[in-house]
Amino acid sequence: MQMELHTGIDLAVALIQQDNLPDLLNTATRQLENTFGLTRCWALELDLSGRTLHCSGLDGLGEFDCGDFSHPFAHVLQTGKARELTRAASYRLDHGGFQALFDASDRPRSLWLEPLKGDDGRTLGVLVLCRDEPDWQGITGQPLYSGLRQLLVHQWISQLQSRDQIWQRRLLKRSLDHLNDAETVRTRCQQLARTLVGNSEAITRLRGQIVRAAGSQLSVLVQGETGCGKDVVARGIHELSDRAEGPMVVVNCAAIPETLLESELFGHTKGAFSGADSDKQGLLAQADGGTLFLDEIGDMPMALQSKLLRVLESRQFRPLGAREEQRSDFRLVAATHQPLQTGIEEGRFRRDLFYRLSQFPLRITPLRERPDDLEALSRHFIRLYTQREGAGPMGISSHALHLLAGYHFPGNVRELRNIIELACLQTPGGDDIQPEVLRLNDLFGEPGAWNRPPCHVEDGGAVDMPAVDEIRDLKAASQAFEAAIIRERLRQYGGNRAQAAESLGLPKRTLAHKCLKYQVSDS
Ligand SMILES: Nc1ncnc2c1ncn2[C@@H]1O[C@H](COP(=O)(O)OP(=O)(O)OP(=O)(O)O)[C@@H](O)[C@H]1O
Repeated sequence: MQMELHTGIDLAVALIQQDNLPDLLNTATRQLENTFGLTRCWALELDLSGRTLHCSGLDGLGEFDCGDFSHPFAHVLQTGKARELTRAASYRLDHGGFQALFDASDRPRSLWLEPLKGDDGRTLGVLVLCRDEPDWQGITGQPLYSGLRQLLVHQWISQLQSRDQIWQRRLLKRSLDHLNDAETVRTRCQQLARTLVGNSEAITRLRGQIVRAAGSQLSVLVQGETGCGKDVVARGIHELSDRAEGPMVVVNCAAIPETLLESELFGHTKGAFSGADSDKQGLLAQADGGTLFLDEIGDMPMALQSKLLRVLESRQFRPLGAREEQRSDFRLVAATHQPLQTGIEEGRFRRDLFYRLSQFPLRITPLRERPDDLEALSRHFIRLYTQREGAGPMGISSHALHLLAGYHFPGNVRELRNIIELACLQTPGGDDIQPEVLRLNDLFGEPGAWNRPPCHVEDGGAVDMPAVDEIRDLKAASQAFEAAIIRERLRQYGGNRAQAAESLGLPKRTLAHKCLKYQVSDS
C-alpha cells in the first residue's frame, strides 16, 4: 500500500511537471506502460474541429477521421463507452492507420479502447492500452489506474486551456496590431490628404497605397499622364517613409541632356573628361540615406539603363574617372507619363529594369476620370492662391464647377491649377469664381478656343492667338504661342517627337522639355 502510494505520487508529480500537451501525453502513456506492464499505450488527441483524432508516432498514418467507421475509434467516440478489441477482430479492420498502430504495438492479443472526457463532457481523445493478457478489469479496476487517468484528464484540460489562452492572446495581439496598423494608416492618409487632395475613390485608394509603399523599402514606379500628380506622390512617399529626415534628390531624365545625365547621376573625378576641372559628387551619392526620384524614366538612354540596373542590384557605382566603387543607400521612386510597355516592345526600355523599378507599382487616374475631385482641388488651389497673394477669401460658384466638370483636362491637375489661378486673378476678393473667368482650352484648346482671328505660321498651319492689344503678359503670350506651334507640329507628324523636333530645328530633348513644360501631349 505504502509502495503504491509512493508510485502514485511519483507518477502524479511527473504528469504535473509537463508543460505542453505532447509531453504530457507522452509521459502519461509511458507511465501507464511501465506501471501496468502494457506492451504499448497510445493517447489519441481529438483536434479542435472534433472531426479528426491524431496519434503521434505513426509516420504520417496517425490521422483518424471520426466519421470513418473502418477503424474502431469512431465507434468508441460515438458510443462514449470503453471496449475491448481482440487481436482477431483487429486483423479484420481494413484501416491503414489502425493497422500501423496495431503493428507498432506488436499485434497484442487484446486492446482496451477508452474515450477520455472532461468534467464538462468535452471529449479529449481516446486512450488505447495494449497487452497480451485480456483481463482489463484487473487494471482499470485499480484505484491507481483511475487516479492516474483522472489526473491525465485534468492536466490535459488545463493544457488545452492554456493553449486556448495563448491563442486568445495571440489573436488579441494580432487584432490589436491590426487596429494599430489601421490607425497608423488612417492618420498618415489624413496627413497626405493635405498635399494629395481629393475625395474620389481613386485618390483615397492611392493614398492608402502610398502609405504602404512608404513603409517598405521597395522601388516604386509611379505611372500617370502628365500633370496628374506624380511628383506629389513621390514626395508623399519620401515624407511618410523613415527616410524623411534624409535628402530627396529629384532628377528629370528628360530635361538633362543625354551627354550630361551619366555624370550628373554618377558624379565624376577631376579630369575624367574635358571640362571636368574638379571632382563632382553625383546625384546617386547625394541621395544616400534618402530618396532618389527619377522623373521621366522612360527618357533614360539605354546605355544608362544598364548601369542603373546594376546600381539598383548592388547599391554600388563608380563615378566617371574614379577607380573605387562607391555605395549609396537610397530608395528609388521612378515616374513616367509614357507607357513603358511600348518602350520595351520597341526596344527603347529594358524589360529587366522595368521589373526592378516596379516592385511597388502605383498608377494615378487622370483627372477627367475622377470628377469627384474637382471641387476639393479647386478650393485647395484657391486657398493656395489667396495665401500666396494675400488676396481676400474667395470661393467658386456651382456653375463654374459644373463647367469644369464638362472639361477633359488633358493637362490634368496642373492644368486645373493654372485655370483656377488665372480665374482667381480676375475675381475680386470676397467673391466666387464664375464660369466667365474660367479659361478652359487656353494651352490645349482646339483651334478657335480663343475666338480670335488665326495667326498664320510659316508652314501654313494656323495657330490661334489673342489680339495683340489684348496681351497683358508677354511671357505668358509667347509661351502660349510656342506651345501652340509645338502642338500643331506634333499633330502634323502624328505625334512623332523626333520629326517634329527636326522640323523646328530643336534637339529632341529640348522639345521633350518644352512639351513637359507646356503639357503638350504627343497625340
Ligand atoms: N491630388 C493633388 N492635390 C493637390 N495638388 C496636386 C494634386 N495632383 C497634382 N497637384 C498639383 O498639380 C501640379 C502638377 O503635379 P505634378 O507635378 O505632381 O504632376 P506630374 O504628374 O509629376 O507632372 P509631369 O508629368 O509633368 O511630371 C502641381 O502643382 C501639384 O502640386
